[in-house]
Amino acid sequence: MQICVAVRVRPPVAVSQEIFNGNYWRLEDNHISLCKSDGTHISGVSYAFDHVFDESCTNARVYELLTKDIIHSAVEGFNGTTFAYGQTSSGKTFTMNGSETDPGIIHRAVRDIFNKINMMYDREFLIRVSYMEIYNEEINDLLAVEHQKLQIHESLERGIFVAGVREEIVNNAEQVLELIAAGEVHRHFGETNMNVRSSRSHTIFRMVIESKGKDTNSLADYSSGDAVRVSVLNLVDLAGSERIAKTGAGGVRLKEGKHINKSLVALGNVINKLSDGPKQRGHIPYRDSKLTRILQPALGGNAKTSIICTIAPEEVHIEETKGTLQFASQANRITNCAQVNEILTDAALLKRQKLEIEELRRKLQGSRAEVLEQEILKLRNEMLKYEQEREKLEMQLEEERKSHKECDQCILEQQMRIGNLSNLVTFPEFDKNAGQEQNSGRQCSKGEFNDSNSLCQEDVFRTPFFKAAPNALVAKRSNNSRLTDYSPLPDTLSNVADEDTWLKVNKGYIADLDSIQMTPARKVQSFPSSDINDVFSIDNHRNEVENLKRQLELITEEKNELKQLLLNDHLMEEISELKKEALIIQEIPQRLCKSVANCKKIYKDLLLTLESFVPDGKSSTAKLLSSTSEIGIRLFSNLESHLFIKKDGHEFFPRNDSLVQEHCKVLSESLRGTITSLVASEKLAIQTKEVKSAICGCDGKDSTLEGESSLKEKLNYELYSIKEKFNDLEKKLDLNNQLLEVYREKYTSLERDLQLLKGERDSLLETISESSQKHALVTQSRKALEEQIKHFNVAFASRQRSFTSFKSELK
Ligand SMILES: Nc1ncnc2c1ncn2[C@@H]1O[C@H](COP(=O)(O)OP(=O)(O)OP(=O)(O)O)[C@@H](O)[C@H]1O
Repeated sequence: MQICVAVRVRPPVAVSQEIFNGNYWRLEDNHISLCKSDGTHISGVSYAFDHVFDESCTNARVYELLTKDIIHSAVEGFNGTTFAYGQTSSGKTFTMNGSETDPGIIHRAVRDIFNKINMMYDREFLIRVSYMEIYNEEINDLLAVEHQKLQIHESLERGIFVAGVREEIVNNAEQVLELIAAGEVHRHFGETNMNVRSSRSHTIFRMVIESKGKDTNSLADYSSGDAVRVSVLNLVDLAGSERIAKTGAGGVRLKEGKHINKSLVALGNVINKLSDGPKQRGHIPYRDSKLTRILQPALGGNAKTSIICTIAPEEVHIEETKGTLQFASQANRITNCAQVNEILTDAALLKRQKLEIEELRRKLQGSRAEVLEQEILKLRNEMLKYEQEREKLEMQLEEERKSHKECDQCILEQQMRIGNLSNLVTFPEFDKNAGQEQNSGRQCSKGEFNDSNSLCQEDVFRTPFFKAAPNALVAKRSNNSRLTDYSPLPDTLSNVADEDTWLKVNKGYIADLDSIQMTPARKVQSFPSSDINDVFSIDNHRNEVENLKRQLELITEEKNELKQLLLNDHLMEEISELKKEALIIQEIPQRLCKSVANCKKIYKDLLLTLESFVPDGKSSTAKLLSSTSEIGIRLFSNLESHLFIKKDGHEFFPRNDSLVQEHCKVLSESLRGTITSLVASEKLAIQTKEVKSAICGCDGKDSTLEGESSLKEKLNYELYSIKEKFNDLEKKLDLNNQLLEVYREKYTSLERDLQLLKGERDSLLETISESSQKHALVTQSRKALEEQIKHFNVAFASRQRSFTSFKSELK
């Protein structure tokens, strides 16, 4: 069918009344021709159109004759386009928009559409409107000013469309007219010499009309093939072509005028090409301008189109009117191929909306599919994050476990050292058990240990005053056995027969995390679970992860502190110093023993010498020697018993020094008694000698008496040297007592250090125990968390399945 073209002559405007010299254009029926001033026709300038409207014609009539059919067709599913074309100030806007007393085509079309729709009881409609302008070859949305410079796209389903333009769904004419009024505010107008309110842009008011039969209201009906009619109605008010000389445009107006003319030339070219007929058409330059691109369906395509060519009656505009009429004449020859647009796909908004409404209804009925889908997506993201966090946590745990093992190893070594030290300085305990140990031969029984490398070989420090506890290793092993306090031994190993072997293999400690490591943490198991709350407890998981992380950080800090503490060289230095002191102390009694042995030897030599001078064992001198010898032997025996030396000479056993002093007193008394008796016997001998000399009258130069005198001198000398030796021994005893005092002080100091070390060790053990407990808690939490993850995964999988089945149901 051909494009419907009408010519409308506007009344002469007031400005031009003065220059209006009568009618040059004669209108007869649907013909318009140019006449001379005398009324004669000018040949060649006569045109015939579908309608020719004179200046008295109203918009109502124009609409009725030119546009109404197109509007009605649009309601029935045909695309329709009506546009006004003409020079500036010829009445295009007046025709399209009208006035208050005579509404224009758009206004009438809108009302007519809704009237028509309201009369079509068998169909339901969905109408959406948009309003845009092409200003300086840019498309702007008049209903949404922020939408500027929109682009034209084309698709199979929607055809040619402006992307991003706002489309308002409307229910009545008033709503549409309000939107148009709002859009008019943003439209570009400008004053020129030709028109005080000249349109500076092409405006396109578009209505998309979708309809379907009212009985097809179910989803099943759509799928059975009932179509939705979708038609597009364009009501276009073009900007007017203008001669710059006439409009006097400059600056912005000049630029606008150029764009307007350029696009109108492109429109003319398209019309010109299309007027050649289908066979001669060739390439149609629709893409030369945005105007022709948007109007493409209306020009030679699937649309019913009508063109109103407005002309100005004034003589001065004859040339422009001629051009308009030529344009109209060409357009009049264009044939379109209009057909009802029936759409079976989801492209129809009405159909989409119907589906959406159905979906919403279903959602409202409780399926909440979209909500669930969003939740699933959200959960999936959360799960991903959680997985990453868990991986990080696992790495931290692995590091923590390593450091824990190192720390335990270190603690074990320190414990061994502390144990050795404790055994070294447990003097009082040993003193109580000394007799028992002596009775048992001071040897370790085979049952207690049989390791040749053990510490029980009593030669670790070689200190006579200290004896390493024979059950040192047993005690150590016992300590290791008690490691359960801070080192969680597996239950299965608590009954291990060969604990040494186990200790060697496991270095004294097996963390429970070893077993955790074997756990397939990421394996999703198909536990039957329908607790949907688990799915939504991701926040709890995160909180737990955070808690675990915090706990791990705390444990890591504690471990670091422990490591620093345990690896502190201070302890080692203390032990080293104690060893040195022990060695020094070790040398003192050795020297003492040597001195006593030397003294004893000298004493014996002396006695032998004296005895050689006294052959007669019954004499008083012999008795004196015997007594002195007895005293000396007892003295050395006491000293030796005080300084007990083992057979191998490596260990000393101190006795109570008060007892020694007592013995010394007794010996001193005994020695004094002997000396007193010797002195008394000497006096007696002198008196006897004096009595004899008085009786015999001798001068005392008897050879026998001389011999006794020299013997006495010798004895006196020997006695004096014994006294000297005795004094030396007493001095050495004092020295020994002083050394013992010094040693006692040192022992007290060592005991203090030991107590400190013990306290330190206890605190370390407590810390380790706490750390182990925390470790166990972390492990437990981690296991619980893994369980929750499993449940979560199961629930998630279940939800996914239900969602998949829901989607398939939807399809
Ligand atoms: N048929 C008509 N009856 C009465 N007045 C009219 C008619 N046509 C146009 N006019 C008046 O003529 C003047 C110019 O008309 P209009 O603005 O519609 O021209 P236009 O073609 O849209 O111009 P432009 O291209 O510059 O926008 C207006 O004042 C308008 O009211």
